Amino acid sequence: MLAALTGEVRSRPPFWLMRQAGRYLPEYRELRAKAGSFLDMCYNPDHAVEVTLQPLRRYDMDAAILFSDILVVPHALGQPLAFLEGEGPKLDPVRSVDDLKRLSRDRFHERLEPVYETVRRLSSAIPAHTTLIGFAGAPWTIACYMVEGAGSKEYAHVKRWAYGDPAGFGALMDLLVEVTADYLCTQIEAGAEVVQLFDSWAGVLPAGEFRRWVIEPTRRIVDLIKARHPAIPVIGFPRGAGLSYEEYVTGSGVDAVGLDTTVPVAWAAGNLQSRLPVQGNLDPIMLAAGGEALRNAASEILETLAGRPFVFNLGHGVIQTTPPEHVAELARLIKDWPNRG
Ligand SMILES: Cc1c2[nH]c(c1CCC(=O)O)Cc1[nH]c(c(CCC(=O)O)c1C)Cc1[nH]c(c(CCC(=O)O)c1C)Cc1[nH]c(c(C)c1CCC(=O)O)C2
Repeated sequence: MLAALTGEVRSRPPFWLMRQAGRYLPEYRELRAKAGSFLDMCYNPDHAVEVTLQPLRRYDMDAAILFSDILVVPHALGQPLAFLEGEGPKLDPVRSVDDLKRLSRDRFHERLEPVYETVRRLSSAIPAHTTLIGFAGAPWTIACYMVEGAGSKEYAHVKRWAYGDPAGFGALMDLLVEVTADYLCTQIEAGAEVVQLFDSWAGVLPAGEFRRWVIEPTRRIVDLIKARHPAIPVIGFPRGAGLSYEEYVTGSGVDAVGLDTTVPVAWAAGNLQSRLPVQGNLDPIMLAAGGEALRNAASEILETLAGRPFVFNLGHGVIQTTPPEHVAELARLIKDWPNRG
């Protein structure tokens, strides 16, 4: 994984899967039923370590991703957060400069200490050949949840604030840039070897706003991380960026880029992979569907991207209804690459 991210090509590419830990695994559901809420699990290092290790035991991925959630950052800033069963996350929305007064950095690291403890334990608990990935949400995506107070179809509140009062919204984004860089650096100091920035809602912005609220904040975070940890690779995942992927790759400073499911791999090979390692982008529903379609789709990605620096992954997270055997088949296919059949 580290070799691929620094530009090396080996006989087969490394792989891991976004949301490789989670509800598609019976052992996850069993622990989750005992542990209480999802957030309790994130803040309990015993549980978070165990859940991180579960997919590695089955599939021996080349990387482990810290088990946590992107929304622990607003939570640690003092914004109330709950995950309601079947409804996703709910936060008390912040929608004005006045609302920002309810946030505070004072207890930020103290509240995130269980996450750092999980990373410290994982760095000795995972196998030596497995790379430990830390992560955070990128500022735009975190702001989406903080301002909407939940997932959304239109993102109208956050966009209206960003477009209508860029200085006020910029104050929230500045805060998120600083705490996110600091959070990722502390994960690195605890043992994370790579960090990924999830910008799940990057794709809802027009190009100029994308530059301002996706590329620029990402660039500032990368600069802050590089000042403290120049050798740690940063993967950016601007989901849905479309044609703006190119500008993201040249302008954000990330070391590698995650491709969402809709990016044509031949286009990515010519326009992005010529500049930096790429990661992706099997459709998670293809993994859930399985069979011939899965084998063909995975093979096409490998044939197109595996000859240059590449990390195999999905184009978004594993979905809950994915049969675990399909993940086993995919893992075999990648590990046997390029000697199929
Ligand atoms: C947007 C976002 C979130 N969280 C995350 C993102 C960015 C990636 C993406 O776009 O999916 C990132 C995330 N969430 C989780 C991880 C753990 C590491 C991994 O295995 O990838 C990571 C990296 C665990 C999780 N995060 C969540 C679960 C399910 C919790 C449970 O009920 O057990 C897990 C395993 C919950 C979550 N967390 C979030 C939502 C919208 C939801 C609810 C949706 C759902 O119920 O599936 C916010």
